[in-house]
Amino acid sequence: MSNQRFVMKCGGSTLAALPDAFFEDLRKLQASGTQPVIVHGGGPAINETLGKLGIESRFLNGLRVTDEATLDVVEMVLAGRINKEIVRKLQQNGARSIGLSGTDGKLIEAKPVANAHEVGLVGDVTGVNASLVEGIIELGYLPVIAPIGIDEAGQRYNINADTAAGAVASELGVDTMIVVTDVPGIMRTVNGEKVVLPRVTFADIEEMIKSEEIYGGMIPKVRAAMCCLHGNVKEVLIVDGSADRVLSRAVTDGGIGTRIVKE
Ligand SMILES: Nc1ncnc2c1ncn2[C@@H]1O[C@H](COP(=O)(O)OP(=O)(O)O)[C@@H](O)[C@H]1O
Ligand SMILES: CC(=O)N[C@@H](CCC(=O)OP(=O)(O)O)C(=O)O
Repeated sequence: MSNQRFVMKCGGSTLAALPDAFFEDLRKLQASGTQPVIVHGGGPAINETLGKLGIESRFLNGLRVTDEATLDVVEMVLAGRINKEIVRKLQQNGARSIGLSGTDGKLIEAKPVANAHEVGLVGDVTGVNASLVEGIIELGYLPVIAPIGIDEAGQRYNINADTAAGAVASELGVDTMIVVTDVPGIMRTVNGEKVVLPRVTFADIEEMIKSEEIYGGMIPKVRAAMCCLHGNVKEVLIVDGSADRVLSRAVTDGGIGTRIVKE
């Protein structure tokens, strides 16, 4: 990895499975002068809490249909529970960290998505307060960001965590975004066997979305990856959070998971 700062998206699918070694690696990276920034999801935990409250979870093209009552739960689970769990884990493993929601310091500014009439209070990112994130890093803390956005009028929005991470990566001007999830990379069936693709291009992605070999939660990841690779981000890696020493391997040689490249 050529630049000392990177953005890492931790998916809700894998958060509970992340071993202590994962957080230890973050401490080591922080101690060696590397500057990780975490943006996290928490879809399964939101579903669980909504279920307990008798609220049905509905998705349209991977985006949660979000009304005010749902958004209360999304914010409570992401900015309250999950964000603080990650901060605690980091601290237990010796990393200094601060958790924020995208509404704090207008970290993530947002506007309604184009199909807001269908999905409700879901946002697209219009701006990222990069100087706030940089200030936290300069103080020696690892920022942990929950993907809630805010607009000029103070309205909150639910933002897909892959989308939010891609926007933060672009705005911070990092070289690398690492997407940590529950599969070892982008997979495809070859001769009846599932294999992990070490490298995929934009053209491969479009073809695999069309053929439905990329579906569901992988779609926002590849879309966010393509979006930030169109800007200054140089590489996006998709890796499995439960793999042994996944972070040190991703950061040192990148020889793990799937690397997304333009061509
Ligand atoms: N081609 C693919 N290769 C690997 N996983 C895929 C692919 N297409 C879709 N997926 C799905 O994407 C999921 C990861 O997305 P998601 O469940 O939203 O995770 P996260 O919470 O980490 O964002 C995988 O568990 C898998 O079911
Ligand atoms: C708009 C939208 O769908 N927001 C997501 C935010 C959390 C998320 O993206 O979590 P994962 O990364 O674990 O999927 C949601 O409500 O589930």
